Amino acid sequence: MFNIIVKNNYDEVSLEAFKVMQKALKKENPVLGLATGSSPIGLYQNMIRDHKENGTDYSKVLTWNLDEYVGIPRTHEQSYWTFMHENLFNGIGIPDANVHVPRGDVEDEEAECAAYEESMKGHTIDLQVLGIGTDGHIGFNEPGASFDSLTHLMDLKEQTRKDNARFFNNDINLVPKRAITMGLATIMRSRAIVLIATSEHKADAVFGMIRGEITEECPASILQKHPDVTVILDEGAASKL
Ligand SMILES: N[C@@H]1[C@@H](O)[C@H](O)[C@@H](COP(=O)(O)O)O[C@@H]1O
Repeated sequence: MFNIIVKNNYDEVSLEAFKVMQKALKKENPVLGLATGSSPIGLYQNMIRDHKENGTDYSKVLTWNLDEYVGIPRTHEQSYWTFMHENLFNGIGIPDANVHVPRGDVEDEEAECAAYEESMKGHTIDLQVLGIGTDGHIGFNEPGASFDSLTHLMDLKEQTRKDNARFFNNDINLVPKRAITMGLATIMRSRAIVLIATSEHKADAVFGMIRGEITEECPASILQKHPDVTVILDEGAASKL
């Protein structure tokens, strides 16, 4: 079930997402699912400010990230490990032992997928943060990924690699071709989801997710079956609803 909230600009969208996050953080030992991309950066900035100004404690918070590129080391400036440390973890004083990001620099990627899924056993994500790709992907579950998928390897679509080339000197050849991602079934296990999308280039994907047919061709459409999804949009992203 979607709770759709439309705000005027990115700052308001981020603040609204932060309010949802604050509710999740009230739990005793909160478990968060986290996302990369530009969409959640404002939310993360609110969390950092709140930690610094109000002393919100992250020492008991556990996190699992959605995904990671395959073939680049964690130290690479565009790895999602680096992204999360620069945009959130370093600013909230969360111990590294509490955070989980799949490793994309291992020899046996299938074993890494299984180990990542296993690491979540016994934990349920209280709040999963999501963005959405222009092709309707969530995490790195590209169109065609199975609704039953657990953490798995994914070949990235040309469109996604084009979209993400801006982080790789605008050179698509530098964008990794594969990623490890939580599966759609993994994401669906979370208790609640907050999905952030802004600007008109997300409008088609947002329409597909909320009003489109539930189909593996639009991975985000599976969220129509989830009981608790807050979707926070600006006018551009909401323009086709
Ligand atoms: N794997 C990430 C997704 O988790 C993210 O939601 C998407 C949208 O990114 P952005 O928020 O920058 O538009 O991009 C990447 O491909």
